[in-house]
Amino acid sequence: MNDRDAPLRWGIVSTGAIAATVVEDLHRVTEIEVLAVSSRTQTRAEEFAARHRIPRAYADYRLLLADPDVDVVYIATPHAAHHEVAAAALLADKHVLCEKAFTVTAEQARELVDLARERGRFLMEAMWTRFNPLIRRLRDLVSDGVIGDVRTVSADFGFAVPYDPTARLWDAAQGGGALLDLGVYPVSFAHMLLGEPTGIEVHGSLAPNGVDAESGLLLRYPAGAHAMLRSSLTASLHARACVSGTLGRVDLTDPFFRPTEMTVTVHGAEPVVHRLELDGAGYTYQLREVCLRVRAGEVESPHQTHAETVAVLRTVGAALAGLGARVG
Ligand SMILES: NC(=O)C1=CN([C@@H]2O[C@H](COP(=O)(O)OP(=O)(O)OC[C@H]3O[C@@H](n4cnc5c(N)ncnc54)[C@H](OP(=O)(O)O)[C@@H]3O)[C@@H](O)[C@H]2O)C=CC1
Ligand SMILES: O=C1CO[C@H](CO)[C@@H](O)[C@@H]1O
Repeated sequence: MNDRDAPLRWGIVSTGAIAATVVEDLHRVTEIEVLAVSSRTQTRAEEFAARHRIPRAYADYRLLLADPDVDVVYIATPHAAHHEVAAAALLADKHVLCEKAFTVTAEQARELVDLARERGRFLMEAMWTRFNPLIRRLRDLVSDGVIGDVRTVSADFGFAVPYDPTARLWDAAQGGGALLDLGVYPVSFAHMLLGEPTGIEVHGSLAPNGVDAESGLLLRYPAGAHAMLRSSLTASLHARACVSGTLGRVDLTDPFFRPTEMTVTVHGAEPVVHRLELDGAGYTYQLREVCLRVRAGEVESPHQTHAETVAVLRTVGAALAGLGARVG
């Protein structure tokens, strides 16, 4: 086996909920060896390592970054810690996959992108939806003109979480609020199909600590095209999405950010249903993409570009400003 065929060695920063799910998908990908995990305590790192078959456990992410055998770092801390950890990882010459919301502000995202390009390291927001095979097919059929010109996109994601200002989803210090955690999926979906909006209207409410609790967004595009997006931590919403064009429409079942069924209805024809049997929990597609791009020496993925990550956070930031929400 030459170096190009050797598995890429990954380190995971965090022992939280999503890290525990994604680690099992990491184990499913043959190009990956899960080498290390870090926590803020040695005990949690060792427990996670033992539970998920990881040979090295560190009590601080800086120790993981100092491990010369780690090639790629997966960052799964709360959003507010993403910028610090990702910057340190890039400075340690690691490739980085960083959870959504990539950072708390567009400015922070821009800084990371500049750093990755300067260091010649791969960097990507873990917007796993983009790599789901049904979403790839949706993009292809839209660009092939199957549903004509896209005029409107709708997408929602929300569930009721009891208010607790110390919990990750509500805590301002951890980047809490509905838009950064949940709304980032509908916003990214609209950007994927229509690009960055020319204007935004927003209506919603704030939690007692000032983070956004719920909102409806109307993204405006040239010639009347638009997206209607909702996110909520106070009410349960269907997580469905619909893309409507002049010749037909595409419906994605709940949850649209990890679809397993997509219906394409072209005017005058019978609806066509596309189904997907998920590989693992659905994260493997993005993990393979990271390996592919790292091996090719690329700094970004064409399916989730740096520019799009920054633009999505600009839209989220404009919506938060429109709501008067507290950020961080
Ligand atoms: N792609 C997806 O489907 C999902 C993505 N996410 C994203 O993943 C991230 C984490 O979410 P989730 O796993 O639910 O959160 P959790 O609170 O469950 O886990 C976060 C972990 O990060 C570590 N941590 C906490 N605070 C800090 C800090 N200040 N600095 C460094 N590490 C810290 C902790 O691990 P330790 O105590 O060991 O240090 C903690 O367990 C969020 O950005 C979220 O948006 C979340 C769910 C699903
Ligand atoms: O990204 C996410 C996907 O879904 C989860 C809930 O089902 C969210 O909490 C999360 O942040």
